[in-house]
Parts: sequence; structure tokens; C-alpha cells
Amino acid sequence: MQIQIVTVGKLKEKYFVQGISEYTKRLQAYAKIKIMEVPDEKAPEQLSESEGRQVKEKEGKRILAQIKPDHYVFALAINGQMWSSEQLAENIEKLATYGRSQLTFVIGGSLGLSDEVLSRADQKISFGKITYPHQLMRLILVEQVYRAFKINRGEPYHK
Ligand SMILES: C[S@@+](CC[C@H](N)C(=O)[O-])C[C@H]1O[C@@H](n2cnc3c(N)ncnc32)[C@H](O)[C@@H]1O
Repeated sequence: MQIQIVTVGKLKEKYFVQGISEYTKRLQAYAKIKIMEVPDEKAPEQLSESEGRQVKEKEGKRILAQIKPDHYVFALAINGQMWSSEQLAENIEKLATYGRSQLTFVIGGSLGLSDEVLSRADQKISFGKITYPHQLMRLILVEQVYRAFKINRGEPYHK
């Protein structure tokens, strides 16, 4: 299985870099994992609604350029479907069974994801009603994907 994570902006803090590389290293035993960072759109702190939409659209186009037509896309969205770790694992397993082996997870930038990206998504998933900064979301996501593989293999880790 190939897992691609598309994110907006560069990972800055060392502690995130270390955490994410630890889980991507562990994940390599189960899947090919690739993290694609697309540039964020520079914008002032205060934005009108239409300026905010334009920022998301520009970032959205960069995200979509990384997604191939045969990719099954999970968009991370606060208002998406809330799943347990077991449900995420089950869905990944089901996709593999149906031959959908190219999965892309998308994390938005500081303003979120454009409508275009959300429409491309096959599934919108939420990690709860809390808003996480996108860099922390990346760490949580790689841990949850790793956890999903451990659950599917019945290997110790998951509690
Ligand atoms: C800082 S948040 C963006 C907040 C923006 N107001 C929104 O509603 O999307 C950056 C990205 O992290 C992801 N994210 C943050 N919290 C999340 C959550 N609880 N569940 C799923 N994704 C989340 C989403 O992909 C989001 O686009």
C-alpha cells in the first residue's frame, strides 16, 4: 500500500520533525509513505472572507496537483466523519481488499481546505471538534495511520 500525506507549509519545529520521522520510519514496515509539502500562500493576519477563500483556493490547487486520479482521498476536516482508531483501521483494510492501494490524506493550511479539495475527497474524516494546528495534525495523523496498521495486523501496541 502507498500512503501519501499532502500538507500545506513547511514543518518548522524540531520536535514535530522528530515525532513525524519516528512514525514514518515505523510505518515503512507496512506501507510506502510519502509526505508532500505544498507551499502555503502568504497572507496578512486579517483577511476578508473572499481573501481567505482565495488563499484556500490557491493552496487547494497545489494540493490537487499532487493527487492522481486513482488515489483514494481522505481529507482531514473538523466537520468530517468522526471515526474510532478501529474504524480507520477497518476502512484502510477494506480499501486494500478492494484494490485501492493508493491512499492520500490531505491536511489543510491555517485557513483550512478549499471547497475544490473537499469535493475531490472520497472521505472527510474528523479527529474531533477541536481545531489542531496543521503541524500537530500531521503528527497525530502519522501516529493514527501507524496505529491502524498495528490493529489490522493484530500486533501489540494498540490499547
Ligand atoms: C488550523 S486547521 C484549519 C482550521 C480552519 N478554521 C478549518 O476549519 O479547517 C488546519 C488543518 O488541520 C486539519 N485539522 C485540524 N483540526 C482537525 C480536526 N479536529 N479533525 C480533522 N482535521 C483537523 C484540517 O485539515 C485543517 O484544514
